[in-house]
Amino acid sequence: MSSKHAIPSYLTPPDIGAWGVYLEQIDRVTPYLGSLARWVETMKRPKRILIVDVPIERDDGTVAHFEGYRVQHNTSRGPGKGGVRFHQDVSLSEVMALSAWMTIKNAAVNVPYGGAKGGIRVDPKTLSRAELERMTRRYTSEINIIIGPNKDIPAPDVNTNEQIMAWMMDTYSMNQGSTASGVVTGKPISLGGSLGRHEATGRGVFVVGCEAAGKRGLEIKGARIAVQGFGNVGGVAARLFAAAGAKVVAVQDHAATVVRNSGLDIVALQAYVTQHGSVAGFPDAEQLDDAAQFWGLDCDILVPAALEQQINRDNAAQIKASIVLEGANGPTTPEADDILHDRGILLVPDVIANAGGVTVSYFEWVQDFSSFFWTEDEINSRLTRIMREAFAAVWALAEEKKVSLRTAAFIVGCTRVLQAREMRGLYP
Ligand SMILES: NC(=O)C1=CN([C@@H]2O[C@H](COP(=O)(O)OP(=O)(O)OC[C@H]3O[C@@H](n4cnc5c(N)ncnc54)[C@H](OP(=O)(O)O)[C@@H]3O)[C@@H](O)[C@H]2O)C=CC1
Ligand SMILES: O=C(O)CCC(=O)C(=O)O
Repeated sequence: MSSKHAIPSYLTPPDIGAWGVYLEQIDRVTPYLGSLARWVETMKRPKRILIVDVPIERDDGTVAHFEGYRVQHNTSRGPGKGGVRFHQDVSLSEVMALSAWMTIKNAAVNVPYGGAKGGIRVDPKTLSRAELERMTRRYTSEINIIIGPNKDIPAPDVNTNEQIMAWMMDTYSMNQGSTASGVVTGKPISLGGSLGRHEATGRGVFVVGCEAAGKRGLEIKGARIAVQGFGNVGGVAARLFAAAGAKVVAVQDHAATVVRNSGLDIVALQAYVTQHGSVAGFPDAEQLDDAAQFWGLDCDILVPAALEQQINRDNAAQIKASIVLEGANGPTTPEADDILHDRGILLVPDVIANAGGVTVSYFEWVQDFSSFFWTEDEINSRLTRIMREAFAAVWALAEEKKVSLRTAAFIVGCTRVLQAREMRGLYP
């Protein structure tokens, strides 16, 4: 990614990474913002960045330090909202980009939040459970001053889950002196979590996948699906597609790619991963020697549901799918976006495709405030309605302006954010 953008002074060109991808996306949408374009610089600057040192005592008595971040990109439409990632490659640039995509996403599906994201640069697989708990609690205490049910509400992302959210909620509550369920979402049900949140992101991917397939005249029953990432998002999406009669022909995780032309048994694969930690060695499948071959596999729908910049100029031309559903945040680089677009591949962008998670997080937050909990059917039907409406609105705008679904989603999202910015005004 070139450094043609005016970048914040705390980033240097080699560090731009995902933030550069985001800036490129914002530049593409600026000509469609009319008079609101004068506010677009707002979208290019995170509102608040907190970098924290997270020291923990290891089980062997030594002390380890990890770098943690919480970035509040924008709060024009409400409190910050977005997940927390634990991964060895987490960087400030990445968390900035993820927080900015949250701003666009939350506005695109019209939930009343700004955008935020957090992370710790750590490989959690190298920590014991006790070390993981100490690190999570220390991180929460360090960011305590900027989070809260009305300020910024974290949630799960890569390598974080209900247990991590429970520790975060408990630590924040201890620091406050009273239980504050609404400080995080994606909690265990027993602590005020919402039914359906665990499956929500994958379910949203499935719902928009069905809408996109309908536009392309593709039957889900019998459709061939390839999924990168078999965690919360990819695992649930794969299970729902398989349950609807699709053939999930390939699944890739960090360690291996498993392929079965007649369709993998997803329930058996999930049980295998729970036991072995990876798809590697799953008996009823072939395993690819070269992970890069995954991108050229014969399929109708490709679901990148792992990390950023996975679809890039090196593999975009090989993709055989007619539909790409971005379960992950930022999985496609701008160059790859252009290649896919020129090849007539329909790409449903992250800020719509994976918005099911934050939508049910919103339901969870509302339920926590009212201490009144909805049924799973109520949650799933409201989620489905919101996802379908958001997809339809973005589709209609893309047709009207003759732009990609990503540009249309960014127009919807940026317009809502910048209208709020303009209405609130600047303190003179
Ligand atoms: N959780 C949520 O609610 C939401 C998540 N997202 C996005 O979805 C994506 C996945 O998140 P989530 O499912 O929660 O994360 P998880 O930690 O549950 O799962 C991540 C999956 O990606 C795999 N993976 C990691 N690195 C690679 C790699 N280099 N190649 C192939 N596979 C890899 C992991 O494999 P392994 O286990 O082998 O490491 C794992 O299967 C992220 O981009 C996240 O930001 C978006 C919206 C909401
Ligand atoms: O559920 C949430 O609040 C945020 C989920 C998230 O991090 C995302 O959508 O990328």
